[in-house]
Amino acid sequence: MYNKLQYISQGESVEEQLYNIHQALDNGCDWIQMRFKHQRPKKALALAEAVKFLCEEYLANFIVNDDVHLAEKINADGVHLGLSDMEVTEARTILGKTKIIGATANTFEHIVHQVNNGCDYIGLGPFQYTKTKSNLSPILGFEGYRSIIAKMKQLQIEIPIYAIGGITLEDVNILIKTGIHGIAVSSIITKSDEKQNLITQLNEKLYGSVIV
Ligand SMILES: Cc1ncc(COP(=O)(O)OP(=O)(O)O)c(N)n1
Ligand SMILES: Cc1ncsc1CCOP(=O)(O)O
Ligand SMILES: [Mg+2]
Repeated sequence: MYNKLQYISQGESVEEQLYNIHQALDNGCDWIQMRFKHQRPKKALALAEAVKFLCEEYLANFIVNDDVHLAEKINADGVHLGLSDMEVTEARTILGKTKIIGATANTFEHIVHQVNNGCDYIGLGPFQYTKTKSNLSPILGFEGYRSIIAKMKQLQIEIPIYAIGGITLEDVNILIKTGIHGIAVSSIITKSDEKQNLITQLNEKLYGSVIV
């Protein structure tokens, strides 16, 4: 089963991205999504190669945001694809069965679509407002997760759900109670001055007292 905490990278330059990713790994994150949007292919490749090397050293999962061909080129563990990115079916043809393909959903109907296309997990959000992404879909709040996950249970749709969007440490206990599998976060980790403490607390809340 997938780890419950995914760090989505931030940074304006290759150096800043690498620093943030290294910090996340060093302080206990074992799943990195490299999100470095609107970059020249050479820069994205240079960063992806460096992140791949780091993630191997830390035994962490490494997925690439949006760019299936880049993920294939550097043999990453997978990709995350949104509703306006390549379809999961096409990505699966390119990457094969063994790679992780995560897919975005904002509604129950999106989940059905992405699951039918063969994704491995769903990034369901946004939970609440965040500055990290522009053109946000409608905010779900706790009630949005509760009602969508209840519908999934009714129809016996089983797939790990990751909450995303503006999540803080204080939100995690209630989010977990809605039935999500894990969370994908960017700002709280990137901006924290006490990353080790924060990531330990996030993991404790996500896994209960036993961290595997
Ligand atoms: C885990 C996870 N869930 C959702 C997203 C959002 O993907 P997308 O809608 O394609 O937006 P961008 O991140 O590409 O701006 C995600 N990245 N990760
Ligand atoms: C990529 C993405 N998709 C929906 S919200 C979001 C950003 C999550 O980042 P943060 O944890 O900083 O709100
Ligand atoms: Mg995307």
